[in-house]
Amino acid sequence: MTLEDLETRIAQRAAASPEDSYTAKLIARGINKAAQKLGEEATEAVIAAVTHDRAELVKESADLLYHLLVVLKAEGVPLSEVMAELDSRTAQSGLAEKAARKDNA
Ligand SMILES: N=c1c2ncn([C@@H]3O[C@H](COP(=O)(O)OP(=O)(O)OP(=O)(O)O)[C@@H](O)[C@H]3O)c2ncn1[C@@H]1O[C@H](COP(=O)(O)O)[C@@H](O)[C@H]1O
Repeated sequence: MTLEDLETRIAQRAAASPEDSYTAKLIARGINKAAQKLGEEATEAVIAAVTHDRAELVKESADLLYHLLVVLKAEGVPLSEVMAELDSRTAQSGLAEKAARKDNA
């Protein structure tokens, strides 16, 4: 399973009935709820990392990626746009990219 596969699955399930699909239910509840879930999953991944709970970190990371893709779907942002942003950063180091962002702020 790639992130692109999961993005496709989320797009398919978003069109299903909220009674049959967690994805459709989440999207029907609106962007605030979907974004809240994304924040909760991020926090749970952080807790797993700082407590060195490897098994939990794997599970929470899966939840986090799923909820990020649901939020991107809800906001009409294709994963390819995020990947293109990452691609554009490969030409420079992370430190140079951070400095460029500060200059532009
Ligand atoms: N990867 C996931 C995935 N990861 C996490 N989750 C759901 O995210 C929820 C997170 O757990 P929580 O305990 O925080 O949430 P909850 O209390 O059940 O829900 P809330 O009332 O807080 O929203 C769980 O219900 C998980 O089932 C996911 N639900 C779906 N997928 C993928 O999406 C596909 C389509 O799923 P449906 O839309 O349900 O058909 C699935 O086949 C999977 O590939």
